[in-house]
Amino acid sequence: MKITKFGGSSLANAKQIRKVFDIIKSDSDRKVVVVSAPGKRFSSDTKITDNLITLAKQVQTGQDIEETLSAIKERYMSIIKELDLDQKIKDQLEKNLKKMITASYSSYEQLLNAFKASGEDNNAQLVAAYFNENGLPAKYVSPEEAGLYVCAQNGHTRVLPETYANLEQLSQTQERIVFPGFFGISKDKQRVTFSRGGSDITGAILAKGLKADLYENFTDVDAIFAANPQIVGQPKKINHLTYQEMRELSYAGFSVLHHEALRPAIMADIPIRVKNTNKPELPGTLISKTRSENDYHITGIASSRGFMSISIAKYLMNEEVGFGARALNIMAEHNLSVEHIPTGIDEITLILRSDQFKSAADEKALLQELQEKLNADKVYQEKELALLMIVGEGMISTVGTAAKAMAALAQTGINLKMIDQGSSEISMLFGIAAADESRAITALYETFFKAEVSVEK
Ligand SMILES: Nc1ncnc2c1ncn2[C@@H]1O[C@H](COP(=O)(O)OP(=O)(O)O)[C@@H](O)[C@H]1O
Ligand SMILES: N[C@@H](CC(=O)OP(=O)(O)O)C(=O)O
Repeated sequence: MKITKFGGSSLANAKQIRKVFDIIKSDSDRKVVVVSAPGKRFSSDTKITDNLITLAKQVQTGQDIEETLSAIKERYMSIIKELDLDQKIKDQLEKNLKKMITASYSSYEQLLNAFKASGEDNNAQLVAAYFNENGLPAKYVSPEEAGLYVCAQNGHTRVLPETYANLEQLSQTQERIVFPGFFGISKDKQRVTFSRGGSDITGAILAKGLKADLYENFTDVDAIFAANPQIVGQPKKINHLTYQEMRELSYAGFSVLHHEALRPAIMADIPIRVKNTNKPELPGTLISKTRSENDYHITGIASSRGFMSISIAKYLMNEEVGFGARALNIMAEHNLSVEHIPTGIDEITLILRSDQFKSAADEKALLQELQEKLNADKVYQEKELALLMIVGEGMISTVGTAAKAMAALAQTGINLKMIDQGSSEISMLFGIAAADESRAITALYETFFKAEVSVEK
């Protein structure tokens, strides 16, 4: 049995939904379909999820909602019209939207979650109606009905363990199941969304709960590429990569698959195949526990912006017992998550996401506190950083990857602000100025993929 997830680009209009229908109909193993909300139809278009976020803000601040609400309704209604669906689904979605707007919410967070979740929830009902009207028996199943429980902790939504046993019951369903991605329900029966792109996580949770043989993730690219295709023109396709390689690459910027979607798949050892809805005949990319060797010792090069560093310098820091722990304690007291910690003998650097700070005043207060409480010689920050990550299981057995990467970056005139190699040795991380991101990715791609093997696989 397969769990098959379609991203927003695969469900953006009636034409795409017809393709989804054909893909599901062509394989009786495709029992569970996870859907995102309608995404962009063209590059300057707005995703339904973004419209819903705008709508939530307008409701909260008492602004006029007419234009935004009409845009959301219009997206669904034009799809319904083009697919020539029954009046019943039109009435149902209108009723759902009205209920969402008029319901009372105990907090803005609850309202925002309910609004965002409605994007996938309404789409799942629409897709199920289309399947049924075209002779493919389908049942819309909500996270409430299935018992997909989650909890929100420090802004992160996590699945609760009992979910997996609850989901197992779904295997008794005769029809195809159409399940909305992106959200679960809390123990007090409120809808809670995952972070952006989180329908990928729903697909992985269902795959584990239903003990699927394969988790298919349909999107708008032929495969996962060795570098972001928006930065490198026609990058090499990756045929096969390991869970761990994908986990690192998606964390570091390969947005094609959410990095939190890997854990349920790893726990249950369910392979994932990323495929193109527009060319389903192509093999796409397989992600599994192990893979056979390929010609490149690097699998992919990813990058992600939005980081900053805070460096704390103190003479003889290396001899001061508990210095690092005290620095991290202060960060924890400010509820700040630190993602990397490169150190020197007299200096420790904390790398974190910049969007964790609410204001410049909060940042200043933190630096001052670190300086005073740690009795540091100097505390300074650097903003607008990007992290580059080179990933590949082949790095374990290959000498000189760091030297090669650093030479390529130096020749391009890129200043390295930080270097970090994970203990697993399958990834290497470089901190650079965000403005250098594209040039750095291009230079590394040329070095590792163009120079290394002349014949493309
Ligand atoms: N290394 C990569 N390989 C393939 N796609 C990538 C990569 N890095 C970033 N992307 C982007 O991910 C996009 C697909 O992810 P996403 O927009 O979330 O799709 P969906 O709407 O199907 O969920 C692609 O269109 C591509 O621009
Ligand atoms: N619709 C949500 C969840 C999601 O996963 O979407 P997509 O599959 O289009 O990335 C978002 O935009 O974040």
